[in-house]
Amino acid sequence: MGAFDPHLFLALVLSPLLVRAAWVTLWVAAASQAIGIAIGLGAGAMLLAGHRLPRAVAWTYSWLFRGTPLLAQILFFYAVLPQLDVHLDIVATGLLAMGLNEGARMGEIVRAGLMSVPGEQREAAAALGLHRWQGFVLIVVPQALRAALPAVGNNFSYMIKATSLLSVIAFAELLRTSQQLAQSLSRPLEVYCAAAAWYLVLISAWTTIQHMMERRLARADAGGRAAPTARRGTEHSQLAAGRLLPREEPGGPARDAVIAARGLSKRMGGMPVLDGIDLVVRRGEVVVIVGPSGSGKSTLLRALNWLDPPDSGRVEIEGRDIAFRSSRSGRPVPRRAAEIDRQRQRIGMVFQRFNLFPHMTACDNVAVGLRRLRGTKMQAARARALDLLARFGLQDKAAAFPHELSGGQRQRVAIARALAMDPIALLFDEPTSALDPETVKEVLDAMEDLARTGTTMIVVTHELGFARRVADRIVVMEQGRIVAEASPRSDRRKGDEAAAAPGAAAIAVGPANPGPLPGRI
Ligand SMILES: Nc1ncnc2c1ncn2[C@@H]1O[C@H](COP(=O)(O)OP(=O)(O)OP(=O)(O)O)[C@@H](O)[C@H]1O
Repeated sequence: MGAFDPHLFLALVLSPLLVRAAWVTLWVAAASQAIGIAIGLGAGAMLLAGHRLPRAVAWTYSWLFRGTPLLAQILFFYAVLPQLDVHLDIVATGLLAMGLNEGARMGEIVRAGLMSVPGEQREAAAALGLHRWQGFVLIVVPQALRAALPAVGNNFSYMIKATSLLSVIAFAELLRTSQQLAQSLSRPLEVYCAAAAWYLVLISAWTTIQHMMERRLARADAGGRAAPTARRGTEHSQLAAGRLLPREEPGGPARDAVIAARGLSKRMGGMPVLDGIDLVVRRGEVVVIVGPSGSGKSTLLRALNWLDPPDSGRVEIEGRDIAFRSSRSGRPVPRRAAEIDRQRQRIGMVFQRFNLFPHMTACDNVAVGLRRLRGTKMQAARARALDLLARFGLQDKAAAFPHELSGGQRQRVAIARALAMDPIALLFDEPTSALDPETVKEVLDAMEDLARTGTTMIVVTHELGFARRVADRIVVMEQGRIVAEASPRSDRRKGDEAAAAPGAAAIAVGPANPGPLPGRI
C-alpha cells in the first residue's frame, strides 16, 4: 500500500470525478435544505396555529421524522415505496427523504423564529391595513428567518455531511464516489482524504458565507436601545379635580364624524376594561384621552380601528361600520377580514414603542403600505416616503435602519409611516412614553404641527401640557368609562379657521380655560 502520496491526493482532489461528486453533494444539500425550509415554514406556522388539528398534524410529522434515523428514512423511501407502487428514481428518493427530514427540524427552528417576533410587529402590520398573510410574509417571516439564520446555517452544514448517507442507495455523491474510487485504485487513504478535503472546503465556504450573512443582517438587527420606562407624575385624581366638566351625553349620529364609537364594551381577565364607551371624533378635531394607568385608554384606541375588537358595540369610520354590514333583513353580519383591513387602512396608528419594522430602512418602513396595499410603483412610493421623512426633518435618515435612529427619530418615522396612506385620522398610543425626556419635545412638536394642519387625531398621552395646547377635547377615562370631558379653547391654536369649522361649536362645551392642569400624569 505504501505511505501517503501527496501527489496522488492532490490529483484526486482535482479529479473531475471528485469535483463532480462534490458539486452533486452541494446541490443535493442545497435542494434538500430549500425543500426543508419550505416545509418547515408551513410546519412551524402550523405548530403555532390556534386550531388543534394543524398543530396535531405538524407535531406528528415532526415527532416521526425527528424521532427516527435519517438513514432509516432514506432506506424506507428507497425500499418500501416501490412496494407501495410508488416508483421514484434515486435523486427523487434522496431529495424526498432529506427534504422531509430537514423540514421536521426546520419546523422547530421556524417555530422558535416566529415566536421571537414580538406581537407588536404583527399589530403594526395590521394597523397599516396589511392583510394577515401580507403581515406574515412581509413582516413576520423575514424577522423570524433572521432570528433563525444561525440555526439554519448550522443545519445546512449538517446537511452537506448528511448527504453521505445517500451512498447507501447508490446515490453518486462524494462518499459513494470515493468508495468506488478507493476500490478501483486500492488507495483508500488518499481517496478518503481527498473526499474529506472536499467536505471541509464545502463546509468552510458555507461557514464563511453564513458569517457574512449574519454580519449583514446584524446591521438591521432590532436590538434597539431599551426604551426608558414611562415617566408617570401626579395622580389622575389631581387632573379632574373640579376642572373638567361632566361628559357630554352621547347624541345621535354626529355631523362630520370621522370616527364614531357607540357602546364599546370589553372584558379581559374577567374584568370590564371598556364599559359602554361612546365617542365621536369630528373632522380636524384633536381628542386627547387621559386617565390613570389601566383605565382602558389603549384598549379603547385599539378598539377604534378594530385591532382589538370589543365584545360589544360598534365603530363607524365616516359613517360606515368598520366590522359589520347589514344583511337584507337588517341584521348585522360580520364583515370579512379583508374588508376590515381595508377600513383600517384609512386610520393611521402610532405606537408607544414605535413598532417600526426592524428589517426595513426608514424609507421602506414608510413606503411599505403604499407599495403593498396601494400597488404604488417603487419609485413613486419611495418619493412619497422621502417627502414625508423630509417633513419631519429626517431626509438624511432614509437609508437608516430603525436601530440606527434615536427614539425621537424612530417615532417620527412611525408618524411618517402612519401618514403615508393618507389616513382620515391618526391614533396615537402614548407616543412619547417610551422616549427620553429630551426627545419628547421633538415628537410633540411634530404632532402639534400635524394638529395645526387640521389632521384629525386621537391621542392617548400623559402629556397634559400638550393636551392643553393642542386638544380640542380632553376625555378622561376611569375604569373603562369616560367620566369627564373638557374643551380647552382650540381657537388659540387654529384661530378663525377652526372656529368656523363644522361642529366646532358643538365641541366647545367646556369653560374657556379648564384651569391649571398638572404637566404630566
Ligand atoms: N391581555 C390582557 N388580559 C387581561 N387583561 C388585560 C389585557 N390587556 C390589558 N388588560 C387589562 O385591561 C386594562 C386596561 O388596559 P389598557 O392598556 O387599555 O390601560 P391604559 O389605560 O392604556 O393603561 P396605561 O396608561 O398604563 O397604558 C388593565 O387593567 C389591564 O390590566
